[in-house]
Amino acid sequence: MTALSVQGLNVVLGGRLVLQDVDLKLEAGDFMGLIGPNGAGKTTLLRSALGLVRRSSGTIEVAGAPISKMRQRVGYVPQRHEFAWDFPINVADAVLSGRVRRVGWVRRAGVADYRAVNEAMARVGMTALRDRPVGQLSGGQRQRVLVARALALRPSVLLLDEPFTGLDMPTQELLTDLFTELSQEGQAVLMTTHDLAAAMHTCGTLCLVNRTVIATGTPDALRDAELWRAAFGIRPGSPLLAALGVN
Ligand SMILES: Nc1ncnc2c1ncn2[C@@H]1O[C@H](COP(=O)(O)OP(=O)(O)OP(=O)(O)O)[C@@H](O)[C@H]1O
Repeated sequence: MTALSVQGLNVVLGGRLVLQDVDLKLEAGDFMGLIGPNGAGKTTLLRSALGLVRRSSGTIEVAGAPISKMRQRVGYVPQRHEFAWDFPINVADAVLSGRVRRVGWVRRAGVADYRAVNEAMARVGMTALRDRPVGQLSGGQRQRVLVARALALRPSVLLLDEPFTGLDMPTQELLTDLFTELSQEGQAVLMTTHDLAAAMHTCGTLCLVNRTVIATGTPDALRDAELWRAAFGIRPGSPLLAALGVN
């Protein structure tokens, strides 16, 4: 099943064309890395898939229906600094806050909501810390809370915005394993990252973007240096290309 379909997306921000004719498709179980330089439009693309960005043109569908009707089916893990960690709530309540788009601000959370929250916390290994104020968590624990918060929605597609930034190797490995497992269970995962080597290693597909999609394919299919130069504007013979094993 197609979890996310973006077609002919154009986005103008501050008078500039930030995304141009973007096409992207994620099937259930895909783990796609969204790769591109700073300012390429990766976050804008994720926010568009959340229905938060005004489109100049193009369509976005989640599980076969327009995004306007499917916002509650998109799980979003923002960059860690975007969450208000000084807000006086504990882990369980932070995860529950991810259900707001389903629960609404008016209705009280019910049994299904608490079940989803408990499952999501267990999934990321945070059950034992459920009563801990979020302000007291380490960076890795915070990242796991954000993932649980997105999973609590039981999303059709999980969007991850640079989830590894500032995390140590064991935590990166733990999260990579979690994202891989989720995709193997059928969860569609779209992740932006600047860790190109890790993306080459772990993602089933990569999408190279720089305002528009330069190329999409398996890491093996993207070993043409020209594609990476087009995406990143780097010089021929750059050590980055060698490090990535592209030629
Ligand atoms: N609200 C806004 N108003 C005007 N311009 C914006 C706005 N948000 C983003 N932009 C611009 O859109 C472009 C794409 O930004 P975006 O954050 O999507 O890039 P990115 O690929 O996620 O970058 P990074 O890797 O640095 O996070 C940038 O040039 C940015 O300055």
